[in-house]
Amino acid sequence: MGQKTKLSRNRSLPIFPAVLGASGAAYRCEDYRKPARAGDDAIYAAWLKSRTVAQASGDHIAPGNHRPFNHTTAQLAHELCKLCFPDILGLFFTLHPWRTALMIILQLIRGMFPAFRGFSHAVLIDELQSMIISGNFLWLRIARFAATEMIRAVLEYFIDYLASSTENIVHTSARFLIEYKQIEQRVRLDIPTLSDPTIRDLLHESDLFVRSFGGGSSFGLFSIFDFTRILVLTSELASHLLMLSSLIWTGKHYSILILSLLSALLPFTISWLRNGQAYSGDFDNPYEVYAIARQERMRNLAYSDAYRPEVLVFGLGPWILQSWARARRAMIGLERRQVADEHKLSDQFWSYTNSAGLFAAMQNLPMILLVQSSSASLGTFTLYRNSIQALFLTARSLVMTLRLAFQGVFLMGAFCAALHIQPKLQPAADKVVRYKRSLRGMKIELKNLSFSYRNDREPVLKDINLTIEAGETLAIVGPNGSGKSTLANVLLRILDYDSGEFTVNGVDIRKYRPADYHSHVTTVFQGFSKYDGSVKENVGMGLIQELHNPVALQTALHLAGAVDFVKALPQGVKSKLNTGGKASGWFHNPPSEYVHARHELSGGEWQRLAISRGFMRAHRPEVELILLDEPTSSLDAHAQNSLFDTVGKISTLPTGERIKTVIFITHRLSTARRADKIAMMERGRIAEFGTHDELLQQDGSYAALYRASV
Ligand SMILES: Nc1ncnc2c1ncn2[C@@H]1O[C@H](COP(=O)(O)OP(=O)(O)OP(=O)(O)O)[C@@H](O)[C@H]1O
Repeated sequence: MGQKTKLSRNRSLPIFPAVLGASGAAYRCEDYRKPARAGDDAIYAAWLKSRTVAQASGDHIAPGNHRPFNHTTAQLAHELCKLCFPDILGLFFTLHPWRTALMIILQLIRGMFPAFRGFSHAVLIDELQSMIISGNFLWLRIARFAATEMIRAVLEYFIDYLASSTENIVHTSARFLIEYKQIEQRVRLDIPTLSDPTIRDLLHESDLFVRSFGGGSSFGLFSIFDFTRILVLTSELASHLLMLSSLIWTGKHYSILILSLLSALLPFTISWLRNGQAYSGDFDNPYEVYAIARQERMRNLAYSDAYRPEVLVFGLGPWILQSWARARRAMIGLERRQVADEHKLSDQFWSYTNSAGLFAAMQNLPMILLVQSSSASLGTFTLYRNSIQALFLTARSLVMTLRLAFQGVFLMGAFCAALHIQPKLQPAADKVVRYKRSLRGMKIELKNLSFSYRNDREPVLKDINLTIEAGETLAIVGPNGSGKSTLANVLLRILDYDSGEFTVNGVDIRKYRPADYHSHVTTVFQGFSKYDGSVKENVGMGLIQELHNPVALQTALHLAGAVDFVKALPQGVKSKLNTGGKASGWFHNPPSEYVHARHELSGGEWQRLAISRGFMRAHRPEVELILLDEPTSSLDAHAQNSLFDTVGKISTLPTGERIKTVIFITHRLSTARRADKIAMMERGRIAEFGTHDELLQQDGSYAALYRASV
């Protein structure tokens, strides 16, 4: 379904024409099916290398931490800029071509304002000086100068306003687009891809990049829009330099200019060098990373309502508090160490703040030389002095911005690389086969199939050999932890397998697009989700295109035996439900009015809603497999029988012909005997396989379990 989703036209957001309008086709969800470009791998490789070079030990730095500035990282940053910048800028240009161009031009013009302002003031001072010396005050001339000044100020204000509003519009739509891309990137990734630790780190840094769009350099991050600040600062620096060189234009005076520049840049250079060498505000050793993670985990345990019952029952409060305090103290220790480092630096003689007076005095030296060797006016001196100071401050801001930008480039690299991650379960475009329907249910064959969650662990599924004929009903039973749910997830194509064969209707499952395959199955998970929303949403999520179809909703509720309790709720299917966990959209706990407006359900009622969700699509002809993982664990015996009767009816034509394959996992062996075949799992293997009677005759584990249960 995700692949077919298109963004609907949204008329209330006129600032996103290219994204949401007719020409926005370029941003449809199916975009990600485009083949990977050659550069995509290079972006990922450069990003990955930047994380390794940052640590001498060869370990990776924690996501979000600063890369040191050295030759290798500079080269990698350069490569990432080359590969990503055209794409990112291209995105903005696609949104607002002329506004983006205007934004860049206006930023360049904006940067020239300070130098022009200084020049204009200098002319005014000279004029006043000559009037004071001559004693001849021409009010008309003064008025003309005042008017010119005012026009300049109004013009500056207007350009400033235009630049800010243009930037604002581009920024708002760019932020929308970037967030849109982030969500698009996330919903298309499957579980095996998301469980790869490197991919998780990549997505973490990609998220930091997206967060940096939230407003300037929030969270201490560099926003892509700070790149426009680099433009302003560069043009400001250039205009000051131009101004200074026009003041001192002979060869002799150039040596004064160079002396001036050196004296202006000296404090900043020393401060930067020392900062660069002595202080890095990162937490990048494993212990620090562990402390941060533990602190967050404990905070989450303390805040989240989802854990509250177990926290209370098991008396976890003191332990959470102690663990959080230990991790927090460790963090405070680290922060203090960093602050101490900063203070040590600021005590240094060469530190900029304490020696500003000395450097200011040094900057006067070239001016004295200038006075001696020219007939400069008072305005010229003022302009010269101000330009030197401004040059120093601008250069300082520019280098600080560039240092931040340097880190921002790696986050941008992560974002670009994340856009092109190929989901692990997605077959290569040239290998894709469309789902082959059997019309009598799904035929599934597993041969020597093995699976482990981690390569370094013992397989959870070992040498599974299983054939389920089209239209058959299979019960999977076995002790806790024997691998039943894992097998279900492999069958549902949520997890991949490591070795062996898995065919569906005679076709290798790896050739089907997961989304295509999923449109032919329905399921009820053992750990089903409770959605923070209404009954209607909780059920309708099973077939989202029928969410607003009351007949489809009522049928699904009826099949799951959920009609009566839903009717009893004050707003029926529109009643909002209390999930018990942290409701989305609230940072800590939602306000009490919000909670009280929601309705509590029992465990069995929630399970019936999960079953209704599965039934939203179960009866549809294209659905060929119904897989139920412990669907009746919270239901009474009567409800359990009625559920399996319903599944039987849905999967059989009135003529008695089977049209759907049914697999269910259960601990209740009285239910299992209803199936055509039973697979008894033990320690990741299918230990016994056959009909109920055959297994009883074998007198093995199943027979023992059955005897114990009756
Ligand atoms: N996401 C996971 N990551 C790592 N290991 C897992 C994961 N899920 C399950 N396991 C491990 O796989 C093994 C099989 O778990 P599984 O949930 O498949 O068993 P089960 O037979 O369904 O158990 P139960 O009857 O309790 O539901 C267990 O040892 C479990 O610890």
